[in-house]
Amino acid sequence: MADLFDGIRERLEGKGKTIVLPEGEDVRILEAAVHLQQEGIVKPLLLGDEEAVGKAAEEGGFDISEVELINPASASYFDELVEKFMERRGGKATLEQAREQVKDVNYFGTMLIYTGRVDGLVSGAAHSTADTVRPALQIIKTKPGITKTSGAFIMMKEEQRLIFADCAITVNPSANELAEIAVESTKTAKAFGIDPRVAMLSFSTKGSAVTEETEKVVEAAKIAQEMAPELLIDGEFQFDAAYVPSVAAKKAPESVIKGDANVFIFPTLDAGNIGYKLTERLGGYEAIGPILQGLNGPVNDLSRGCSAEDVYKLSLITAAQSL
Ligand SMILES: CC(C)(COP(=O)(O)OP(=O)(O)OC[C@H]1O[C@@H](n2cnc3c(N)ncnc32)[C@H](O)[C@@H]1OP(=O)(O)O)[C@@H](O)C(=O)NCCC(=O)NCCS
Ligand SMILES: CC(=O)OP(=O)(O)O
Repeated sequence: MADLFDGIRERLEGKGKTIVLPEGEDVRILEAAVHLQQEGIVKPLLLGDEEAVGKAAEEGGFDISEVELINPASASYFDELVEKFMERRGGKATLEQAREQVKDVNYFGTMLIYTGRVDGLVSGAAHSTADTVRPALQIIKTKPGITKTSGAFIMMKEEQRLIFADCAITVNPSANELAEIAVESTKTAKAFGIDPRVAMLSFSTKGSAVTEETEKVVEAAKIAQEMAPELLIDGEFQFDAAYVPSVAAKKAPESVIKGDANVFIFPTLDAGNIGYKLTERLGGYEAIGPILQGLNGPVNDLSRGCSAEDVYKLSLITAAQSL
C-alpha cells in the first residue's frame, strides 16, 4: 500500500496551501512549522506574541526566521476580523466581547479561515478540545444537512489503516447522530484511501444483550443503512465480532461485515476517546487526528499528548482537506 503521506504530499505539491498553527509558543508546533517550511509544500503560519514565540524557539533550538508569525493583537486587519466575527455571531457577541475573543489565538486563526486568508487550522497541542473547536463550531459551522461535527482518527500500524469515530466531540450521541457520524466517517475513510466497511460498536453483538444502550446502536445502524444503502454498515457488534473473522463467524455469521471492518463507530465519547488512546498507547498504532468531520472548512484538533510529527502530519491532512 502506498504511503499515505507520500500521496498527500504529491496532491499538495504546487497548490500553495497555508495552514495556521495558533499555538506558536509550543515547541512541538515550532518544530512542525520548521519542518513544513523547509519542505516547502504547505506554508505554516504561526500565531503568538513575538517575544514569547522567540523565547520558545530559542529554548527548543529552532530557527523560525523563515516562518511567518502574526501577533493577533497587532495584526493590521484585527478590526476587520472583529467586525466580521460580530456579523457571523449575529448578535451573540458585543463589540467588547468580540474584541476579546478575536485576540484569542484559536478565534483569530479560525477567523483567518473564515475570511479566506488561510486554508486550514491545526491547534490543540496546548488547548483542550473544547477551546480548540468552539470557535470553529461558532464561525465555520457545519455543512448544510449536517447536524453535528465529529472527530475521527486514522489509526495506522504497518500497512493497516483504520478509522475510529467519534473520539472527540459528542459526549452521548443519539441514534440519529451516531448514524450521521458513521456516514461522515465513510467520507473521511474514502478521502484517505480507505474503502469503508463500517462496524457500529457496542458491548453486545446482534442481540446478545438488550439494553437502552445496545438498542441505540441497533437503531443507529438501521438509520445509517437507510441514509446510505450503498455502504457496508452493520451493527451492533462487540469489537472482536467486528474485527476478528473467526469471532465474527460465531457471533454474527449473517452480517455483511465478516470480521473485516475498518471503520469503527463508538457508541459514546467515553468509548471512542478511551478506545483510540488504548489502541495508540497499548497497541502501538499511530493516531492521526482528531480530523473534524462535517465542518464547512478544515479545522483540526490535536491531542495535548501529541508529538511534533503528529502536528506535521495533521497539517498535511488539513491542507489536503482544503483541496
Ligand atoms: C464540542 C463542545 C466543546 C461544544 O460545547 P459548547 O461550547 O458548550 O457548546 P454550546 O452548546 O455552547 O454551543 C456552542 C456553539 O457550537 C455549536 N455546537 C455545539 N456542539 C456542536 C457539534 N457537535 N457540532 C456542531 N456544532 C456544535 C452550537 O450550535 C453553538 O453554536 P451557536 O453559538 O452558533 O449557537 C462540547 O461538546 C465538548 O466539550 N465536547 C467534548 C470535547 C472533549 O473534551 N473531547 C475529548 C478530547 S478530544
Ligand atoms: C483528542 C484528545 O483526546 O485530546 P486531548 O488528549 O488533548 O484531550
